[in-house]
Amino acid sequence: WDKCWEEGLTPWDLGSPTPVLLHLHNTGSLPKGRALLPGCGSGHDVVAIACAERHVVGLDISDNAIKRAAQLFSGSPKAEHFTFLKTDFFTWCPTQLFDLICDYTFFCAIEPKLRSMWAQKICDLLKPDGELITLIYPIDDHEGGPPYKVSVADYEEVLRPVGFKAMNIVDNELAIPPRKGREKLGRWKRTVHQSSL
Ligand SMILES: C[S@@+](CC[C@H](N)C(=O)[O-])C[C@H]1O[C@@H](n2cnc3c(N)ncnc32)[C@H](O)[C@@H]1O
Repeated sequence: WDKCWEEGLTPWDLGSPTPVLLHLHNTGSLPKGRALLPGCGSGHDVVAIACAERHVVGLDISDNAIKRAAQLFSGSPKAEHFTFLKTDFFTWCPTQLFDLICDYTFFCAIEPKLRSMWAQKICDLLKPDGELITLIYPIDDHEGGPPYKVSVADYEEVLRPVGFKAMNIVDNELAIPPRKGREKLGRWKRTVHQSSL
């Protein structure tokens, strides 16, 4: 990943915020408090949803991605409302939990065999009544990756055992044209707490 960022081989990078996340933020539809974006890349989404009521942590394993994010947004008027962190999502143990975790193009970027670990980590990082938002992409039939193909069932398979249920899954009408029809928005909450499973 770091080499991709170093060489500018980042075809996933929109260079601007993800429209549906911006829409959810602008319409007051996102939980306030502390939010986490794992695999945040150059950080546009982190800054887009940061505000006085919501501190957003963007983390990425790539030093070059985090340097780029910091460079792009160091002068942002919202600077006190977000933090960029170079770390591995799977081993990171913060002292405070999150009210919201947004996953966009991170689930599809990791090896499919790591998906159960991804779900367990989301569970560990989110407050019991916190919300997980997933942009489920790319929903298609291609082989290999990254990005690896995904389906709603792939998310359910790993999220259900750790107590999450989809509150809402809809087509993402605001997907950028090349991704339209291959992207859904999923909003998940924990219904059963892990300790009682
Ligand atoms: C496909 S990119 C998506 C970036 C961003 N979400 C976007 O939509 O532009 C996946 C990102 O995940 C990061 N990544 C991969 N494995 C990671 C890990 N274990 N922990 C944190 N970040 C990771 C990569 O460095 C890369 O920036």
